[in-house]
Amino acid sequence: AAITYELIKTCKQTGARLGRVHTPHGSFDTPTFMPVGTQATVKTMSPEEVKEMGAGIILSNTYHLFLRPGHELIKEAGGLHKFMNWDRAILTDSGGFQVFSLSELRKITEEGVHFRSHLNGDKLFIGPEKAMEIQNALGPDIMMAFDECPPWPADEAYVKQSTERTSRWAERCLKAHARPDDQGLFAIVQGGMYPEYRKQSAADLTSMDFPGYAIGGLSVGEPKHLMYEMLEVTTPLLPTNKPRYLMGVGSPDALIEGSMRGVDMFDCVLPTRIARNGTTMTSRGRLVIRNAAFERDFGPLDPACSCYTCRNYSRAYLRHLIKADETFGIRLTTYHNLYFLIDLMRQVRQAIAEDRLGDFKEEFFDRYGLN
Ligand SMILES: CC#C[C@H]1NC(N)=Nc2cc3[nH]c(NC)nc3cc21
Ligand SMILES: [Zn+2]
Repeated sequence: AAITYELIKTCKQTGARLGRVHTPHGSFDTPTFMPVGTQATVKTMSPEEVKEMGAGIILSNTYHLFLRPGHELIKEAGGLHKFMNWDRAILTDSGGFQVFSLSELRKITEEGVHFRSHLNGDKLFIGPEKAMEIQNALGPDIMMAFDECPPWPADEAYVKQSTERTSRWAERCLKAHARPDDQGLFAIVQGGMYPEYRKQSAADLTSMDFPGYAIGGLSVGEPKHLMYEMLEVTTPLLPTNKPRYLMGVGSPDALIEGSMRGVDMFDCVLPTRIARNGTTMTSRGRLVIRNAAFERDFGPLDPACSCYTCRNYSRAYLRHLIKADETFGIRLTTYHNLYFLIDLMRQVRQAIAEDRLGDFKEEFFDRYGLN
């Protein structure tokens, strides 16, 4: 099989797991944070820098690459790994969520979704088979099934209908899966904020035996306690010998809380997105580098961080670059933010190994200002 999961141990203090995921482009330890490279680049970072900070897998997007430059072009280039010069693992999202969050939605049918390109208004269509064709051409190690993404909030009847459709679409994705030995296909559990539909979705999808399962429909604007409640309903229904991937999460607290509830993989645009306006995550909480307080602060961004940015530049210099709109400033804050989350997950794995993730959470929350 293209993707296998090795469960190393379960934390005695929480429901967290220590594991390893093996892919055709190398293995990575879990729980893990996946940097997002939506348009075939982790914004402003070189592949060497993403490797240096310790990322074993990055995420890219079917929707964006289908619209531009096109999946056939990338296939001609030798696939996404070759195109972007990244030789470790890649996971691509299937486009369902991006169609709903980016394009002027036209129509959802049993066949798939008809929509207009958010770039030039072209009338386009993606359904399960098309999403599999695109991901087959891009060549990621992990592909996501094409799901119907209900907005939040959505009424119960709508969630029921779309969850059942997502199960039917998952089956169609399995049938359209051309290269199961080279690419793993993860199903996406839906069900909104309704435990009964979460259970139904998990039952439908685990009966089809996928190499991994994503939990979708969360981090869509709901309160965090609701996200955690849905995790508590869903992860116990997923097989223990397969990876669980919580889509679109997240912030440092959510990464720790999600790990405690048995999630193995996370992705989020937060670290790269907030870096662009100079907002950074540090061991002592968020730090907005534009703040006048840092004008003459010649110390490191985060004294507790050993990343390239924190070892070589001061807060005063970073503040100057961001205020001067210098691209190098965004590169330095991006590097640090990504490193911060990747290193956080390293500490989470260490805590699981020592059966003290609950204690680590309290220590981290105290320092970060979350308690
Ligand atoms: C409804 C639904 C759903 C999920 N389906 C797919 N394919 N991708 C996702 C990406 C996400 N990003 C965030 N938050 C930033 N939530 C997400 C949820 C999904
Ligand atoms: Zn740093």
